[in-house]
Order: sequence, then structure tokens, then C-alpha cells
Amino acid sequence: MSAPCCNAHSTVPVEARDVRVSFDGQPVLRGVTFTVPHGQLVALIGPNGSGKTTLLRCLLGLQKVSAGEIKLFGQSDLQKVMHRVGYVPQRLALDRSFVLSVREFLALRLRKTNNWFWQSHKRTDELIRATLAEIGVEPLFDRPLAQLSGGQLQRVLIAFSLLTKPELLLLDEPTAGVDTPGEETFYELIAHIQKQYHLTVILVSHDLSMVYRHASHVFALNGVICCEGTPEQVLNADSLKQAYGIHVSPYEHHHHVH
Ligand SMILES: Nc1ncnc2c1ncn2[C@@H]1O[C@H](COP(=O)(O)OP(=O)(O)OP(=O)(O)O)[C@@H](O)[C@H]1O
Repeated sequence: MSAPCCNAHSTVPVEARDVRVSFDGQPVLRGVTFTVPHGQLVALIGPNGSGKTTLLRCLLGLQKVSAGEIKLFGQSDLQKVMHRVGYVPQRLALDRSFVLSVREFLALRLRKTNNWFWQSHKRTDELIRATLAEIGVEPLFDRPLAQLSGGQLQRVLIAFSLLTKPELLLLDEPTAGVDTPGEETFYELIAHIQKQYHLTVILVSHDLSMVYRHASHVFALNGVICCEGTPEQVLNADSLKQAYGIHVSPYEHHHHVH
């Protein structure tokens, strides 16, 4: 109920207006407009090839838009605010001979242009250990990165993105089935760190049951934002048909199958 004030979160993390991208004359994003307020866990859903990764890449300034405007934290020069943004890619292709350990890989993230050599190794290690512990993978500290399982690597990539204390986290859904039995699922982990770090999260997802359970808001993308709202509002047969163009069983129905 407090009045707007000048705290760090007073600007809207993400605003996109009429964003357009084409590849070889083929429009992929055909006028995408949306806003993400602070503290949301937003799921971005849509069929294969609907432009979800392209949209994340636009938000990261990695993909040039042919029209429209993107502002992060009120800033349209995205490079100026990239230090406030973390990104976890869909996958990272690593050669088995890649030699860095988890610790060495994460230390790269903490490298500062001026004081890297003067930064205490002890402090770096403490921060790395604390971040790994936060996401439940501290024992991986000394393991070679190239030997990790898909789920372990995904968690290390999350740690990598969290080390610089981002305010906005963009995640492209990991390959299905990376969760280790007995551990919290990828989605539970994201929901946990979102609260812990007071983050705004945009998560590209194909797992509608997880979206239903954990997202606070959903955008269905198919070249444009077809529908948006709470999971209850978006994950129903009509909205999903609009987004996917085919009949997709809404999440609630899965419960009634048995
Ligand atoms: N750099 C590129 N050059 C040419 N075409 C591209 C490029 N990047 C993406 N595309 C095309 O744009 C469309 C959207 O791709 P994008 O990866 O954004 O979809 P997506 O919704 O993330 O798909 P998925 O759910 O399969 O990961 C696809 O047809 C893809 O082939």
C-alpha cells in the first residue's frame, strides 16, 4: 500500500512494445507487447517455433528488433542495465574435455575488469560455496564441469546467473527430465530462489502442469501474445487452442483422467 518511491524496484523490469523480428523475410515476432511488473514469476508458453527464445534474446539485447521498443528497468539502452539481468540458457554444449571445475567456471563470473587479481580468493570461494549451497549443489564445488549430469549443469548455470545478484532472471526451459529424484524440482527451485532473491523471473516453459503450479502470470506466445493472465485464466482449452492452434488438454483435465 506504500506510495511509489525511489527504491531500486520502482521501475518496471520489462516493457516491450510492438516488438517485431523477421528471419529471411519470415516474421517470427509480429508485434509483441507486454509488461512484467516487479516480483512476478512469469511463464512464457507457446508451441515450438513460436518465438519464445527469440523474444528472450531480444530482451538480452542479443537479437536486434526490426521494429518496436524494449525497456528494462525503464532503460532502452539494454547494455546499460545488463548487469541487473541474469540468463540461464536452454542448454550449454560442453566438450567432455572442457577442463574447468565448477569453482573455476563460477569464478569467471566474478571477474571484475579492474580488481580481479586483487580480489581475495577466499571471498570468491565463500560466495561460490554459499550460492551453490543455496541451490542445493555445494558438493559440486570441485567437480569438473564437463562431467556433470544435465540437471547438475543446469543448477550450476543458475548459480552462475545468481552470483552477480541480478534483479531480473530470464530462463529458457532446460531439457525435459533433468530433475534428480528426491531433490526439489527445477520449478520448485526457481520458485524458491525467486522469493529468496526477490527476483522478477521470466521462464520459457513447455510444462503446463508446472506453470499452473508455480507461475504467478502466464503469457501465451504465437508470434504475438495470444493471451495472458493468471494460470487459471490462460490454461484453459479456449486460450490454449488460440495459442497452440490445436486442441491441448488444459492442465486441470489431467487430474481427472485417472
Ligand atoms: N538466427 C536465426 N536465423 C533464422 N531463423 C531463426 C533464427 N533464430 C530463430 N529462427 C527461427 O525463428 C522461429 C522461432 O524460433 P524460436 O527459437 O524463437 O522458437 P521457440 O518458441 O523458442 O521454439 P522451441 O519451443 O522449439 O524452443 C523458428 O522458426 C526458428 O527456426
